[in-house]
Amino acid sequence: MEKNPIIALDFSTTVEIKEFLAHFHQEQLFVKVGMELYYQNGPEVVKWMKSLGHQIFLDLKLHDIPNTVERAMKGLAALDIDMINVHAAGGKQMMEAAMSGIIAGTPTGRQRPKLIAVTQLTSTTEKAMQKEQFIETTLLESVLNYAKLTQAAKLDGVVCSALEAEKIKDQTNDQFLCVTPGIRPSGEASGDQKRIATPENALSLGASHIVVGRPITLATDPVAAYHQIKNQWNGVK
Ligand SMILES: O=C(O)c1cc(=O)[nH]c(=O)n1[C@@H]1O[C@H](COP(=O)(O)O)[C@@H](O)[C@H]1O
Repeated sequence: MEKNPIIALDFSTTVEIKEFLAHFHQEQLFVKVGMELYYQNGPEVVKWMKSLGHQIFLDLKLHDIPNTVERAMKGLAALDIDMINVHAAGGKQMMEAAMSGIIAGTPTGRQRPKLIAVTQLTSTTEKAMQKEQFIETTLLESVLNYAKLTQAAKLDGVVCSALEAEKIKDQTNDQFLCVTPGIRPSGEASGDQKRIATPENALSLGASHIVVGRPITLATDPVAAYHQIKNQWNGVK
């Protein structure tokens, strides 16, 4: 089956979203609702997106004390979403609490959303990590450490750069999700992203999902950009 890239809907109004989605007619998509959209529009935007038949990754990157995260997750799990995330830096106990909240909040008969944890943001370089976070390992070691902690907390996988996916799969297991933003088709501006990969790289390195925002949302022809990335991600020549 063909895999859909996850489109990061980094817009702030439903008017912009409507305009963007109209290009795709009735095509079923996997979309990411992030902080910008959710903070302006709340749960209604998620419900609306779901009513259109799209799969949803709710990217709110929760990071707080375990009790707060558990209670927030319980509420969010009542929304019909497919994936949600936390920051692995919140620790194992926080991640376990997030999972408990999700299990408690998922309505009976509905599959719970996948829960994944952000390792090191794809906008972070090794140098910045060492200098600003006082982590004295390589960036890859830090990502692997967070991935193993996430696995120990029994989450479904991590958010990482595609560049780290192969090593993560080696050190966890094949089912462990590696959801990878920082995707840039060759020649595309990287912007604030630092650890980038092309869709083809992500495929060959074993990423399970790719997240793509600006290369699609800012394209002159978003549908053409989406399908080109989708083909590359599915190994279609
Ligand atoms: O959790 C995320 O989705 C995320 C984690 C990360 O490490 N890096 C990252 O870029 N993201 C998100 O992925 C999207 C990438 O967007 P573009 O850089 O425009 O393709 C943005 O919505 C980010 O919030």
